[in-house]
Amino acid sequence: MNNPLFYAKILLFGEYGIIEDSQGLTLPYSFYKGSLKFSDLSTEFEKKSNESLKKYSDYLLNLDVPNGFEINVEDFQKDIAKGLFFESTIPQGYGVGSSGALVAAIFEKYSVEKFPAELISKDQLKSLKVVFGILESYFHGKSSGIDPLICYMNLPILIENKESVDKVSIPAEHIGKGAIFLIDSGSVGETGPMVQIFFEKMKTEGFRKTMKEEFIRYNNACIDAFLKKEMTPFFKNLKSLSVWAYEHFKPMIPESIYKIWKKGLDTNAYYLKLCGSGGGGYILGFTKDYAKAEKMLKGFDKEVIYRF
Ligand SMILES: Nc1ncnc2c1ncn2[C@@H]1O[C@H](COP(=O)(O)OP(=O)(O)O)[C@@H](O)[C@H]1O
Ligand SMILES: C[C@@](O)(CCOP(=O)(O)O)CC(=O)O
Repeated sequence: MNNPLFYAKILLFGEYGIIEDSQGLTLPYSFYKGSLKFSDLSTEFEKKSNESLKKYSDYLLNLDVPNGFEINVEDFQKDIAKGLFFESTIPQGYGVGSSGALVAAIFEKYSVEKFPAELISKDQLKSLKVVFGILESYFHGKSSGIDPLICYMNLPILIENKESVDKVSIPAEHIGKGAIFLIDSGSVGETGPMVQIFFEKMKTEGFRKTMKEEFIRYNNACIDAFLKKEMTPFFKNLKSLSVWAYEHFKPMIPESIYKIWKKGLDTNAYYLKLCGSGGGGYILGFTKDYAKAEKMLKGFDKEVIYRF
């Protein structure tokens, strides 16, 4: 039996801001994917994945989920005993949603009631986000639920505020000189501790003020300009966002990336920002001239995710 594929995701804008009610924009990233499968668990990966599903299923057994969104944990555990695992190329701890894809896959297969993605209303999206938040919190503490949601829907999602999300269409790709790309920082990051650092910073009034008045303003302006394809205000706000993060999100920027982050700001050849919670994993880059940025970033592993 073939199970559906679930893709990685990229939170293009909104990291940390969405905790504080900013907008966010997230896209499926089909380069990496995962699917639930059965095997004889002969490889290390399969064995480890199966064991991790077993632990997760024990957590689900005692979990209260809102009415109408129950999961058939008994069937899930029977399948785990028969060799179920999550075959996935999505790197773990890289900010591209490996646990989100897993949660979406499990919900799709084992939810008692079925919710075909193409029939989901805006109200149902809201409820599903809450359910997915509860299901995913096992993996890294409090979760907004947005990762499993985007993965489940397999569509770009605009986070309008804390409560409200909607499907959104992003401008069609066009093979020009510009690009959005990922840079591999070379190390794994962990969402939990990074979010903790953020909340520590939020205890300071000065940080709260600049977060609200500057970060969120640049973040929302980037989303707005990107969706309207207005590249001049887009890059202006991206630069402000990148400068702001260089000053205020230092602990979230992997050390291997500091120098090139600053180089982008000094030369205006490209701008970097966090991709999810940071601390490791991928960093996002934006440039009007990828050929030039690529040369300046020699030695770093990069993947282009969108051309314009
Ligand atoms: N293929 C897989 N099989 C089983 N569990 C997985 C798999 N991929 C991810 N996970 C679970 O998701 C966790 C990683 O999630 P998380 O720390 O939120 O990072 P990410 O940013 O990649 O989502 C892993 O520790 C593991 O428990
Ligand atoms: C940092 C945060 O705002 C974005 C999620 O980060 P990540 O994609 O799980 O690394 C946390 C959250 O809102 O759940």
